[in-house]
Amino acid sequence: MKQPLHVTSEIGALQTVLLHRPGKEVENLTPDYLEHLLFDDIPHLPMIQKEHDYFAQTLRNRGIEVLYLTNLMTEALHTEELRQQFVKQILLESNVHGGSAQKIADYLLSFDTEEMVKKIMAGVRKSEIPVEKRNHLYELLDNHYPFYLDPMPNLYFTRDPAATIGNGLTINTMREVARRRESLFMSYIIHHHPRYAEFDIPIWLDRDYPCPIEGGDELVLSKDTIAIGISARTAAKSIEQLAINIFKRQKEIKRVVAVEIPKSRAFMHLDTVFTMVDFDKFTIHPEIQNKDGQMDIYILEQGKEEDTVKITHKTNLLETLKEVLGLKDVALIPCGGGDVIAAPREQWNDGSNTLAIAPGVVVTYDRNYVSNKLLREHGIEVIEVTSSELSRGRGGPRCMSMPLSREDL
Ligand SMILES: NC(=O)NCCC[C@H](N)C(=O)O
Repeated sequence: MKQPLHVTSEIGALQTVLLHRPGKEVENLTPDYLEHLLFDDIPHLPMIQKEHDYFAQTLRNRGIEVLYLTNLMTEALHTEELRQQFVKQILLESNVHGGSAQKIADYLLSFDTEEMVKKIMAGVRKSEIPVEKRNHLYELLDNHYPFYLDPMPNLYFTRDPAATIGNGLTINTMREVARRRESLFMSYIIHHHPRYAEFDIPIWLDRDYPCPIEGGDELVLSKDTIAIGISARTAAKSIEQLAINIFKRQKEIKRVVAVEIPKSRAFMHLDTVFTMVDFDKFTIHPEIQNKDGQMDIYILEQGKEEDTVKITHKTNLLETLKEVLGLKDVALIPCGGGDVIAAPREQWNDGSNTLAIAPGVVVTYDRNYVSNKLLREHGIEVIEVTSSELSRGRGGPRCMSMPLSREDL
C-alpha cells in the first residue's frame, strides 16, 4: 500500500502538501503581544487570505494535492471522546487550570468540531465567556490579560511544527512558547485521521522530546542525506537524537549534515538562509558564512556501536554539498545577488525561502525581484506569488508548506 508520508528529497515533484489558511487568529494580534507572538506587524485578514488562496491555487494548478490543517484536524476528531481529550490537552498546554477550565472546555465543546478547531486556533478572549466572581488577588490581576487561550497566528507556517523525512516525520518540540501547542494538531492527525492512523508511521522525534527542533531547519537533500540547521530554534542534542533514531529504522538514510547558522531573528531557521532549488543549485544568504566563506558543519553518520554517531567537522558548505551529493559542481545562488542592501532586505522577506515543486521549479514571493531574477538566470523556473501580507509573519513559501509526499527522483 502507498505510504501516506513519503519525502526523499527537497525537489522531487510535490504530490501532496499541507497548508493552513490564515484565520481569525491573525486578528487577535495586537501591538502589545506582537513580539511574544513572533510577528512584526498585523496582517490584513481578507488580504492575507486572498494571498494564501492564490498560493494554494498556484500549487493546485501544477497538479499538487492541497490538504488543509483545519480539515484534517476536524476529520481526526471523529468521536466525542477524541474531542474531549483534545480540548483537555489544549487547555493543559495553554496553562488553563482551576475553576475556569471546565467553563472554557464546555464553551469549546458547544461548537461543532470544525468551529471548535477554528476557535482553538483563533484563541479564546476573556470577554467571550461570562465573568465569574473573582475571589483571589491573582485572579483579579490575571484579568488584565485579554485571552484565556492565546491565538496561534503562526499556524500558516505549517513547515515548522512537523516535518516529513522518508516515510516518517518529526512532531516537534517547538522552541518558542507561542508556537509550542501547534504540533499537537499533527499529533492528533497522525494518530487518529483515517488517512494516517492505520499505518505504522515512524515518528523520528516526538513532541515530548525535551530539546527543540523545528521543521524550517529540516531539509531532505537526497534519499541518503538530511541537512539540519543548528539554529535559534533547533538544538544540537535534538539533531543527534534524530540521527540515531533515523539510522536505526530508515537504513537508506546514511548521514545527517548539521549546519550551524547565526542565532538571530532574521535567520531563525536554516530554510530562511538556504534552500535547494535543483539537483545542484541552492539559494543561500551570504551572511551565514564568515568573510573567508567558512562556517561550521558537522556530518553525523552511524557510529561503531548502536545509538552512537560518528561526527566529522567541515567548514566549507560548497565542498560539503559536492561530497555528500556526489556532484562535480554546485551553484550557491546568493539572496539579493549578495548586494549590501538587496541581500538583507530580500532575506528579511524570505528571498532565500523557496518551495521547490519539481527539480528546477520553485515558488517564491514576488517582492524579492532581485533574487528571483538571479534564480531565472541560473535556469530555474520561478513561479511568483503575491506576498504583501503573508510576509509579515517572517516566513516564505517553504515555511508555509509541509510536503507530505513527493515523487522519488
Ligand atoms: N521555516 C520558517 O522559517 N518559518 C517561519 C516562521 C515564522 C514565525 N513567525 C516564527 O517566528 O516562528
